[in-house]
Parts: sequence; C-alpha cells; structure tokens
Amino acid sequence: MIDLKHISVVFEKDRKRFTAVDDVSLKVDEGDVFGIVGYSGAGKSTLVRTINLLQPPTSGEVIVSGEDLTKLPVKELRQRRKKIGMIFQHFNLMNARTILGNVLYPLKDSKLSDADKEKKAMDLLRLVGIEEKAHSYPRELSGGQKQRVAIARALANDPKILLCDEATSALDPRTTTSILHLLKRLNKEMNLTIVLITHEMQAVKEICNKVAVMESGRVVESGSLIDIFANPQEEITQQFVNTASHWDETIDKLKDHGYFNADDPTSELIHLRYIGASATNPVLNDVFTKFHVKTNILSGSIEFLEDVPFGNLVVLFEGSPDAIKQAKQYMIDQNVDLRVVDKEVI
Ligand SMILES: Nc1ncnc2c1ncn2[C@@H]1O[C@H](COP(=O)(O)OP(=O)(O)OP(=O)(O)O)[C@@H](O)[C@H]1O
Repeated sequence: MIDLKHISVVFEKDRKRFTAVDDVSLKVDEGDVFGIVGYSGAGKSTLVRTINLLQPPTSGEVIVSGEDLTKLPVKELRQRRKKIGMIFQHFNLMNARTILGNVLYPLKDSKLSDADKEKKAMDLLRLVGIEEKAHSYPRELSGGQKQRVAIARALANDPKILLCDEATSALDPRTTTSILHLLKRLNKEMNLTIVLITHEMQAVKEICNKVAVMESGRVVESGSLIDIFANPQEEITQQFVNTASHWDETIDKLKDHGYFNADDPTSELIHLRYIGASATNPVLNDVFTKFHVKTNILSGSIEFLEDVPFGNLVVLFEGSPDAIKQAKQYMIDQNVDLRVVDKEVI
C-alpha cells in the first residue's frame, strides 16, 4: 500500500547540508497499524510527511497504491492526497469554526449537497463519539475531544491511509489509551491503514502490528511487533522495549534494594524474556535439577502483544560460577532470550 524506496531528505541552511532522513526504505501493507518510533530529532516527522509529500523527498520514490506520488502532476497529487488523512500532536483545529465547521471544511470542494455534507460530518462526529459537541468551539473541548474532532476531519474524504504524527503525545495516559483504542477500531472496522509516529513505545505496543525504529535519520530495525519485543537486536530498540515494559526501572530498584551482591561470583541477576506459551518454568526447574543452580524469581509479568502472551522475569541465579555458566547456555539453547544484568554498573 505504501512503499517508500530509498527516501532521503536533506535540508540546506547557510550552505550547510543536514540529512534528516537518510536512505530509508519501508513497506506498509494495507490494514497495517505501522509504528515508527525514535527519539526526538530522529527524523520520524520528516519521513512520515514524505508519504503525502507535505515534505517532498530530496531523493527516492513514494509509492502509494502502486503510484509514485513524486511523479504526479499537481492536480492529480491533490486528489491522491485527499485519500491520505493526517492528524497532529496539537490537533491543528480552526478555532474560529465550530466543531461541525471543522469537519465540514475538507468537504468544501465535494460534490455532495449541503445537507449531505452536514449528514456526513455528523456521522463522522458520531463515529468518533463527539457528536454532542458539534456546535461547540475548539477552545471549549479537552485535548482528547479535540483529537477526536481532528480524526473525524481527517476521515472526511474517506481516506485509505491515516498518518498520525505524535497524535497522543499531548494527552494524559488515560486519554491516550482511549484515542489509541479509537484508532484501532477505525483500523479494524474501516480497514484504515495507519502509520503512527511516536517516541512512546507504550503506544506502539497497544495498537501496532509492525514497528520500525529510527535513529539519526535511518531505520535501524524493523519487524513485526512481536519480533521487535521478543528479540530486539539494536541497543536503541532494547531501550525502547525495556522502557515500555518498565523493566529498566524494575531492575534498578532490585539493584538499589541490595537483592544481590555484585562482587559475589556465585550469584547473577538475569532478565528473561519469552513469547507465547513458553517452557520457561520447566526450564527454570531443569536449571536446578541439572546444574544445581537455585533460581529465585524477583519480579515477573505477562502482557499481551496482539493477544500473544509476552513474559518478562527477573531471576537471581545462585550456584558455582561454572554451574551458572552452564545453566545460562542451557537456557539459550532452549530459545529463552536471556540478558545478564550488567555487573559493572551495579
Ligand atoms: N524544515 C527544516 N529545515 C531544517 N531542518 C529541519 C527541518 N525539519 C526538520 N529538520 C531537522 O531534521 C531533524 C529531524 O527532525 P524531525 O522533526 O523529523 O524529527 P522527529 O524524529 O520527528 O523528532 P520530534 O519528535 O522531536 O519531532 C531534526 O534535527 C530537525 O531539526
């Protein structure tokens, strides 16, 4: 549905060139909720804005539904753009218009009669759950309500794609969840393809099925949500995954509370990650019976990623250094993702 091929965006200022997006290729399939995560300045906004050519790429192809948008004449591009809705962090509503007026605005060139335009706008406001505010003004609405209006407005021309640029970053956690659930519902019920850029892995975890991680203008890792969480390869991806699950925090607390002694070679703190119906518990039992290594679970949780269980355990291994080494290798051989909590930093 969206096929970005070798996209680069170079800004030039005072004769200096700055590459904001550096040779990025990625594919978004119809029906995907595709998350692009990265820290501030990674190039996420610049990249996502190339999808509707709000930001023309310096080089590369933007293929949407089989057409290279960069090659289209202006008039046709304008038509295609109507099928790509966009919402923003700060909502970008028109303050002088009512809520209904905001949703009617993109329909101004439509061939529908005035009555049909109004019916359509009201139907959209109903779809996003805010029809009772139709005659209010944006200043009278909360952030979450404003984002609902922005979503209704973005859907006015029946787009196939919705681009979300930090759409929940200005909202509190509960409102964020309700907006994310609304987006997921629209994705399922209307088969709307969504590209969501965010610095919050939590948002990605809640609704995306695919993820790309950006750093310094490049996509450093991408894959299915489950692959990225179960087996993050890059350091930055591991940071995002651990932050989303609060595991770095948990491990820091366990260290602070002196649950183990870093200088003691007979104990190691281990973070285990597993996906699906894993054999982790039998594996922990085996570690004791086979290697006489005692395992003490200090913290654990199971979350669901697209309805697949994703488990995290922090376990203290106690035994001879050699036995611990063999036990760890045994677990790795059983396909358990295992990370020894770095002793140096303790
Ligand atoms: N129009 C522009 N002219 C010059 N530099 C720009 C322009 N737009 C963006 N940049 C630079 O490109 C880099 C990437 O910016 P971008 O907004 O895409 O990052 P981001 O990952 O979306 O970060 P944030 O979440 O903070 O918006 C930044 O260093 C930014 O300063």
